[in-house]
Amino acid sequence: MTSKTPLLIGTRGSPLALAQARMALAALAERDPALAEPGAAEIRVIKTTGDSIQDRPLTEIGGKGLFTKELQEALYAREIDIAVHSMKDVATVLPDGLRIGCMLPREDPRDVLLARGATSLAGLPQGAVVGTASLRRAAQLLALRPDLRVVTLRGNVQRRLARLESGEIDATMLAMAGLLRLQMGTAGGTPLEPEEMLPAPAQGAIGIEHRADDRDVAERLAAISHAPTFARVTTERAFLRVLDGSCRTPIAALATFEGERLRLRGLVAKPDGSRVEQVESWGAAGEAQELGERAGADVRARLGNHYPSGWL
Ligand SMILES: NCc1[nH]cc(CCC(=O)O)c1CC(=O)O
Repeated sequence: MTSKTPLLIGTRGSPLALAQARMALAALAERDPALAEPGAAEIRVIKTTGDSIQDRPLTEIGGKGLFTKELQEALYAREIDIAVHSMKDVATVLPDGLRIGCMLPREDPRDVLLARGATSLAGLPQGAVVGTASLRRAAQLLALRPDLRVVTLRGNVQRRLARLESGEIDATMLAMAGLLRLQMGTAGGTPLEPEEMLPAPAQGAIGIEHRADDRDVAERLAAISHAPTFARVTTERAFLRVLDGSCRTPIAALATFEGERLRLRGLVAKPDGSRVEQVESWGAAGEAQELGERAGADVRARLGNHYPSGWL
């Protein structure tokens, strides 16, 4: 399967995004070694809105797909053939004509706690300042430790670590997957178990998006897609889709395989951590989407008519 024109791979320009784009290319080239030849594939960096605005919380900038919109436009415009995404950043409803053709094997989905002098949430000093821009992390943190002070902290891994180093914040949390892919190990931090800090839906998963009518690319992607990851992420995203009133709602979800069965743990919280609704639900591998939808509907019913508008 050789192609005369290069396969154009779109990605954001952050070190993590570039590492993920290279992983995607490596996976494709493992199946079709011709892609490793010079000129057979090209990684193109596309700047997204989320990359341009670094000084404000994403919830304030508003809108979904801040890290994906420009990549999707480049797909439509045929400037790229595939777009490599952190699935965590991909809106639950895809634009017409685009689809996720593959997911790479998932990395560790947990969050890592990085703190000066503490290795657990319980071990953080009274009133410690925690930097995060994630409503999900902040809400779960405050539910456990209402004494902590959460301040908004965005930016790439290096920037966040520098704030910790300088003493501006006492702790922060990052996705373990990002650290591992940047070859940083756990960066001196401690992974948090899902019981304590449930990850974001799709955390640790890389997805590849393409034009639905591009048969050659669809075939390449289907051949390398990791089915267990696809099922888990499909479950988590279905849960999110049913529940997501806006991106201002803290929502977490993690699906895992326990033998042949899919287990979904999910939660919705108030941003200040004063209420946390949890759900656990099981299903067959073949009904990933139904499992997520069922669990989402279950939580929605419990939250009642006030969700999401009267919830915040
Ligand atoms: N919110 C941005 C983002 N999107 C994906 C990752 C990490 C990689 C992943 O979850 O696959 C991160 C950084 C972080 O949350 O620490």
